[in-house]
Amino acid sequence: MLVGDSGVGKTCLLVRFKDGAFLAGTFISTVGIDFRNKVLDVDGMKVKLQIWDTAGQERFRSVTHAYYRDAHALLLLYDVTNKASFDNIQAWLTEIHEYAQHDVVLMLLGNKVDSAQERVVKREDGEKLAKEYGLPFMETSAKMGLNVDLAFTAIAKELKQRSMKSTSELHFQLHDYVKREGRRASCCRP
Ligand SMILES: Nc1nc2c(ncn2[C@@H]2O[C@H](COP(=O)(O)OP(=O)(O)OP(=O)(O)O)[C@@H](O)[C@H]2O)c(=O)[nH]1
Repeated sequence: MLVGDSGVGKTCLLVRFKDGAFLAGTFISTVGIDFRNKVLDVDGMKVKLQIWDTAGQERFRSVTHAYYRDAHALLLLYDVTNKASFDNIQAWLTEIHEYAQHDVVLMLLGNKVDSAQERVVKREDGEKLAKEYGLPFMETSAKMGLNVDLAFTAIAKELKQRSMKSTSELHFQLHDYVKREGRRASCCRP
């Protein structure tokens, strides 16, 4: 499930992952909730991801709350060009702790890193916040496709392995994977 403030790029991230395209132009805010499926090949096994795209707008919050409980993984997004969306991450985490399963897979993503001129949230700030909460972290660009497949693949790998092994061992592996693979992507760093 994709969560985060309105306009951070949740729908665009999903469309980029699903169709390899970027929705340029007018911003059409999600109403309520929507979903798309994508089948991934993870180490020789087919993993079907059902990805729920939520509305970031406050007025739909009660709709989204109902879906947290059934989510196996959450991608929590902020927009690196929007400080408020970053400041709201703590409120999102409070909500997640209240409504989601205690062992939900959670990853923090700073989106829109292609907009280097407009950036107001430094990469280090995202890293620091993620570290504080023990979350894997990546910067992404739905526009350029940076780290999009990687984020979803990391989640799929984690979920696949969780279904087969113990949770504690895998939590470490997800961090490790994201750190290692995320370092390779450097195209949009200022
Ligand atoms: N430059 C840039 N713009 C982006 C990126 N991702 C999304 N956008 C733009 O940000 C705006 C919002 O994108 P959406 O994906 O609709 O945002 P959302 O988080 O789904 O918003 P809600 O549905 O209201 O919760 C659109 O105008 C997109 O074109 C990105 O990676 N880079």
